[in-house]
This record gives sequence, C-alpha cells and structure tokens, in this order.
Amino acid sequence: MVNHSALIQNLISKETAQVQLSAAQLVESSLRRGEGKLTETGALRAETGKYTGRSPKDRFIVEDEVSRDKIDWGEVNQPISQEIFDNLYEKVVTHLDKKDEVFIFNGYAGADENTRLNLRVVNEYSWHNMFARTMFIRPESKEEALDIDPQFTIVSAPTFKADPDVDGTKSEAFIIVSFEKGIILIGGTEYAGEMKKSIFSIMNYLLPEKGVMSMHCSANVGENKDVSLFFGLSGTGKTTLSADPQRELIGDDEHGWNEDGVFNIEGGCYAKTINLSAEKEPEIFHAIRFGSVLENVVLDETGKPDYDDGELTENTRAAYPLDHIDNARIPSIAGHPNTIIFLTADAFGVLPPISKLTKSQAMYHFLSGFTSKLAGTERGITSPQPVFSTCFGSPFLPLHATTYANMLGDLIDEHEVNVYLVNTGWSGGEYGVGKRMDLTHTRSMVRRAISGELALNPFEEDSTFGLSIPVSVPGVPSEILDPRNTWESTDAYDEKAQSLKESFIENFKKFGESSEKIAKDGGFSL
Ligand SMILES: Nc1ncnc2c1ncn2[C@@H]1O[C@H](COP(=O)(O)OP(=O)(O)O)[C@@H](O)[C@H]1O
Ligand SMILES: C=C(OP(=O)(O)O)C(=O)O
Ligand SMILES: [Mn+2]
Repeated sequence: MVNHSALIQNLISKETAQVQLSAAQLVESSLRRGEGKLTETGALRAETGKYTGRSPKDRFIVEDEVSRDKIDWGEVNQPISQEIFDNLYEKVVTHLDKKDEVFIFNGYAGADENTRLNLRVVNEYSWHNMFARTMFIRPESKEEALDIDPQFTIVSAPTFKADPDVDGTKSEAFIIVSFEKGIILIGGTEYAGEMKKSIFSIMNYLLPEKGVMSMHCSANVGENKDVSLFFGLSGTGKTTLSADPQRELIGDDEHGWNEDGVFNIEGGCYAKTINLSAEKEPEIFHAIRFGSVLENVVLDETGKPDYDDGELTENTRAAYPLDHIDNARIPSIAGHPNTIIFLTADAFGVLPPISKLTKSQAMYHFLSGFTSKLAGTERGITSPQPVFSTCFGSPFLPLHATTYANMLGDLIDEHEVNVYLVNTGWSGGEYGVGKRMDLTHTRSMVRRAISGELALNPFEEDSTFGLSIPVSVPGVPSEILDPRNTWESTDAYDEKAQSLKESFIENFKKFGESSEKIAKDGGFSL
C-alpha cells in the first residue's frame, strides 16, 4: 500500500523544500537555476521544450470507487488503474526527493469562500511554482498559506519521463487525476497550462455536486453591475474580449455561478501572446511585467519580447496576476449575468459574426459546442480544426455534458439572460481563403450586445441555421453581418453552410433520444 500523503509530507518537510516563496524569490531562484530569463519589463520568461500546449491524449483519471460511476469515461476522461497511478506516483516522488530543491505553493481555487478548494502545488521547477502562484488564488499572508490543509495536491515533475511500456502511459508525458487521493500527478511535460486546467477539471467535478454551475468562460462587469460571460474553447477570444477598459474584469477563463452570482476560480489570467500589440490589446500588453510569466515567447538579446515570432509555437503565453489589469475586480465576485456570449472560431467561415439565440438555440449550441481547435493549443494541432466541444470546454469536463447544460438552461431561464453566438473565426471564405474576423469589429459587436442596444434593433433570420442576424451594428460594415455576402460565390457558401448543418445534426445524435427535443427546438432536426 502506498501512503500518498506521507510521501508528500516527507518531501515538503525537507530542508530543501522552498515553501511559499514570494514572486521576487521565485524569480531569483528561476534565474539562478537557469530556468528562465528576465524580459525588459521584468517578466520571467521560460521555454517548455517539446510540449508547448496541452496534451489531452496523455490525460487520465484513476478509476476507483469514488470515480467509477460518476465520470463520463471516454476519449477525454481516459481511465487508468490505481496500480499504474501508485507506481508512477512513487517514482515521481522519489525523483523529486533526489532534487536539491522543490517548490511549494499553498493557495485556493474559487473566489467564493464557501465552495473554494484548498490546494497545494509541489513543483520541480521554480518557474512552474511562480506560474502556480500567479494563476491560483494567493493567501494574504505566509501564515495563512502554511495553515492550509489541501484537498488537492498537484505534484509536477517535468523532467521525469515515463516509459509507456513499463509505466502504462501513452507517452513520456502524463497528467493523472486521482479524485480519491486528491492528487494530480504531472510528468514529462513542461507546459504550465496543464496545472491550471487540471484544477479546473477538479472544480468541474466538485462544484456541480454542490449545486454550483462551473463554466469555461471569461467574465466582466459594467458600471451598472451588468455581468457578461464569454464561453469559448482555447483561442476563441475569452481572454482578449473580457479585457475591456470600460468594464471590470472578473476573470479570463474559469468561473462558477451560484445563487448569488458568478465568481472567478483563479487569481490570474493566461493570455495568448501571438501577435500581441499595445495598440490592439493594451490591457494585456501592459499586464506583462514583474510578477508575470512568459512561455515560449521569443526574446531578442536585450530581453525585448517579439510577440510576432511564433518560432517555438503559435501558443505563446503570458500568465499575470489579476491585479495587473487596472480594472480587475478583487475578490472576483459579481452578480448574475445579463448577457452570455458563446464564442466560436468557425474555420468554415459560414457562421455570422454575431447572432442572437433563443433559449432553445442557446441550449442546442451550448451542448453542440461547435468551434475549432486553434493552432498550438493542443499537441499536434497546426491549423484550425473544426470540432464539436460540448459546453465549449469538453477537455475539462469530468461529468456528462447534460449535467452542465441543464444547470445553465435553468440559470438562463431564471435570470432572463440574453445569449449571443459570436464567430471570432473566419469571414469571407473558409480558413485558407477568408480572413480571421477583424478584432475591432468583434469588439464593437460585443459591446452593443452587452449594452442591450443590439437586442432592441431588427434582426433577419439566416437561411441555413435559423440564427437571428442583426441588420446593422454601429461601427461594423453591414455587408459582413450576413456571412453569405462575404463569400465570392454564394453557391459555395450555401454548400459549405449546409454541410456544417449536417455535421451539427450528426454530432447531436450522441446525446441520444432525450435530447431530440432540444435539437428540434434549436432548429436542427432533419
Ligand atoms: N475577432 C477576434 N476576436 C477575438 N480574438 C481574435 C480575433 N481575431 C484574432 N484574435 C486573436 O485570437 C486570440 C484569442 O485568444 P484568447 O483571447 O487568449 O482566447 P481564449 O482566452 O479563449 O483561449 C488572440 O491572440 C487574439 O488576438
Ligand atoms: C490554458 C488553456 O486555456 P485557454 O486557451 O482557454 O485560455 C489551454 O487550453 O491550454
Ligand atoms: Mn484564455
């Protein structure tokens, strides 16, 4: 029998354990250890080698008494045995035990104190611990931190490479969650995003059990206390569109929604930085300074980041604490949403840049989760790959999609939320022919949707999907609002749109007969 907590306890009580270091201490040790470089604005920059995005094929959940009947097992939640987990766990702890130093951070996930998760992160790398410190919710003092009794512990050993034949993994990398032991074991990959998304997956398991909706979305709040949520898979614009100087930022990626309203799960943001510019995304650009961590961004010899250089990956990243955004709301808690936006990066270029959804359409599109996987966000993805990612976050959902969809449906009803579908993907033709939607246009459309102005203006129904397209939006050329007008050939558009509609119908079959009504009401039955 492996005594999991004794092994960890042993590791963290060693003299070599660096516990709850400050940002300055972590930056210093990262530089001293040769793990990273300092940029001209004082951010810590590291490279992650082979793994520069999440590696979903290497992610497993231990199948045990606790998880067996609850998890929606399959390609996303792959089962692994207790025995394989225990064996790897012992090896990883032994590996860490031999190191000169390990780095430990105690903190929280969830700004709502009633449902927050106490967590601990044990890192082989100092810069990973800096990432954890940046992204999770930091205790106010070291005393508070040391008092935390963690419900979940991340143990991360990037230089430990598994041998699939011996260890029972799929590759040298592994991300294994044990709900019973409260452990997330990460090895073989240096991509820091695995840590935050693992904790998100845990919250997607724990919160619904407490009757709280958990969501892969960003959130902000306006002067009138009007709250907006932006759901979307990686790279669709959650972080970019939620950073708005006219609104307070609640969070950029992971939220809960309880009987009082919404709350952030994290204490930091994790932005994509490819082609980042001060002109187009000033809030994010200026958030990258001391206290932030850059991943795989190319620097020149003076330490100046070249955000246009995607040589290491398209998925270059910046992690920064929420308070690096001027108008961040901390603690990150607000009321009930007025507006929900589903972000889709449609690589076919056939969905309108913005359309208003009825309640039935909202349920249908939430369950469908049509979008694209964007380059670099997952291992092996080099160009946009259309995908149905249920609830706009299937890689992070341990429970069956209908659990989340039913909760959202009830909340939308109860709080009379306006829901829009926004295509931040392609326009004027599919990927390769058309162009990515203009960000300033997307921002204008989103602003009018949030202000409530859009809902008051006339809409026209599109002929394929039954979506309500606004006839005009100030600041946006009217001809782009109906994507059919932006294609050189309307026949080609109709053909592509029809084929996407058929994919929607085909995909929805996986939800079974009980969801037929949702498809019919959403306008997608044959
Ligand atoms: N029309 C658009 N809307 C939103 N983002 C866009 C658009 N066009 C290009 N982008 C770029 O796409 C990326 C969106 O990434 P991000 O906001 O980090 O997504 P997420 O937070 O959902 O993973 C950013 O690099 C942004 O500059
Ligand atoms: C960190 C990630 O999330 P996002 O791109 O949605 O911010 C990720 O998908 O690895
Ligand atoms: Mn993001």
